[in-house]
Amino acid sequence: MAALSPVKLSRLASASVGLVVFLLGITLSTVLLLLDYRKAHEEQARIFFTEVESVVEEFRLVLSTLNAQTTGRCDEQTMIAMRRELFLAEHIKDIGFVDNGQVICTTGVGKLDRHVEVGTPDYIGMDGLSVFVDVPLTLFEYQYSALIAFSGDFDAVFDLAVFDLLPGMVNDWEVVYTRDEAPVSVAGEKGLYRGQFAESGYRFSLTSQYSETCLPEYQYCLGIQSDFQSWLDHYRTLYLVFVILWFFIGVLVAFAVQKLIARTQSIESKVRRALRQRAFHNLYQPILDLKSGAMVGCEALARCHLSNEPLYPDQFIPEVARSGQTWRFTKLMIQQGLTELSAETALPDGFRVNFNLFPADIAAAYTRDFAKMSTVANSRFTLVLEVIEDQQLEGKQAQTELEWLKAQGYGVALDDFGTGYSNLNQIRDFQADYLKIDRSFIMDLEDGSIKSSLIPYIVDIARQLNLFVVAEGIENARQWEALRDMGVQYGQGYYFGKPMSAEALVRLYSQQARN
Ligand SMILES: Nc1nc2c(ncn2[C@@H]2O[C@@H]3COP(=O)(O)O[C@H]4[C@@H](O)[C@H](n5cnc6c(=O)[nH]c(N)nc65)O[C@@H]4COP(=O)(O)O[C@H]3[C@H]2O)c(=O)[nH]1
Repeated sequence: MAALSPVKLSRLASASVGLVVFLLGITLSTVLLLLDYRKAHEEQARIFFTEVESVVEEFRLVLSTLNAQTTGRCDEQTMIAMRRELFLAEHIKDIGFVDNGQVICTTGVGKLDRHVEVGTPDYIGMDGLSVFVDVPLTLFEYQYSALIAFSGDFDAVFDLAVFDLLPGMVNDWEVVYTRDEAPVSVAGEKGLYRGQFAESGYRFSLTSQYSETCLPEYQYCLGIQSDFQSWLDHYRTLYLVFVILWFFIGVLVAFAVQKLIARTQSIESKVRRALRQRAFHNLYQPILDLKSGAMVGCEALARCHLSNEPLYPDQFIPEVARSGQTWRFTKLMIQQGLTELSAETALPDGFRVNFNLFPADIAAAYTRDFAKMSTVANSRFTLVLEVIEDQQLEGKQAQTELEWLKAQGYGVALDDFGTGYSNLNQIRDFQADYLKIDRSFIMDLEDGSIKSSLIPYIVDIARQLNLFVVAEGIENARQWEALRDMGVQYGQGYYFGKPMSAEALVRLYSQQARN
């Protein structure tokens, strides 16, 4: 499979991060909505349960209060007591007086013309109440399904339809009495209660959307089935908003990641990283005496080994200059270069090693630091410092610094001579030791280009100023011979060797020394 380009890779990475954010967002929203659903169900169960509890409590209280005051007859006093309790009750719909297993009078109708047989209860609760469930009753024209509880001389009637009016989601529910083995359905949807969780407290299952809870002291339990679909319908719009929102957040994150990757991949940030990680090393290009063909020295040229992607000097050198870390960088290169070359015993004492300096560092007098570096102080090589022609070197301070460097015994070479800012006065003021003719003069030498025709004049000026001339970029034997014949003393170029490792340089040097 063909390797993906860095641009495609960064797009893929940012799209993946965006997708992950989108999916995580959707998952989070789903979880939040499910938690909300669960909360809504629990709230529903709580309302039902409180209602059931207060109904049971009310039955117990009303019947015990009336039984405590009974006259044993359905007289005026009994009727007043019954009506007062009915008035105060919240859930009870009717109260009856019972004599000899027959209902004699009720709060709704008064004395009954036809007494009603009480019959056998569906169950007798723990609180002693005899309970009849799902009894069809008619009060005036209103027909309803009732729950009737008996105790002593009284019964109380509760309209089960009240439960249906409770607020909340569309639910099925069932209240059961669970004293005996088989639970007796008291109200609600028959058979809904499962008895799964029994008395272990409130339990809710998200998968079945069912919950159970019990009132242990009265043996009543409640099962609630909520409706996931109706809840989903309720949240559909909100959910859609979440999906759109997270989609946009995902896209934004993808863009942000792409920008971040682009920034970390920029030359600026790579150079900053390389400086932090000291990810620079030197390669060395041989410098030859053009007459004898002997290697007399080398130029140290910086390379970056930060990543697999190569970063070339024409990319990182301007960036180092922009970053203001030029002196830190130069010290790093000199330190690394001299440490490496010093270990090569095959190289003779006095071997010339050229390092490139930034004009700004000379102008700012950072070079005073140079002699203090232990690798420099203890070096057995002749160090030559290359500087390009630059306006910054015209000032008094820069001149003083260059003189100081020369006074310390370091050679000074004027690099890339003939390009950009050229000023013959500067060469004089500079009092450099070497003048390096830029590669662009050498390139078309064989074709007799105008630029190359200037070389003899440059050599002449250099001779008058006592400067050695070094030709850069010699790529073939004809250029070598022509330059030598013009009086150029030194040269470097691919013809003699491309920038190479210290070992390769030493190998080349030893090979030449043998021949
Ligand atoms: N086509 C061709 N090219 C040749 C030939 N011979 C040498 N070169 C290239 O010409 C450049 C010579 O270095 P420079 O003029 O000092 O120019 C250097 C120098 O100005 C700067 N530089 C490199 N290393 C450092 C450093 O450590 N410090 C500073 N301040 N500048 C550096 O970057 C420039 C470019 O360096 P490089 O890419 O290494 O490019 C090197 C070298 O590889 C040849 O025969 N043909």
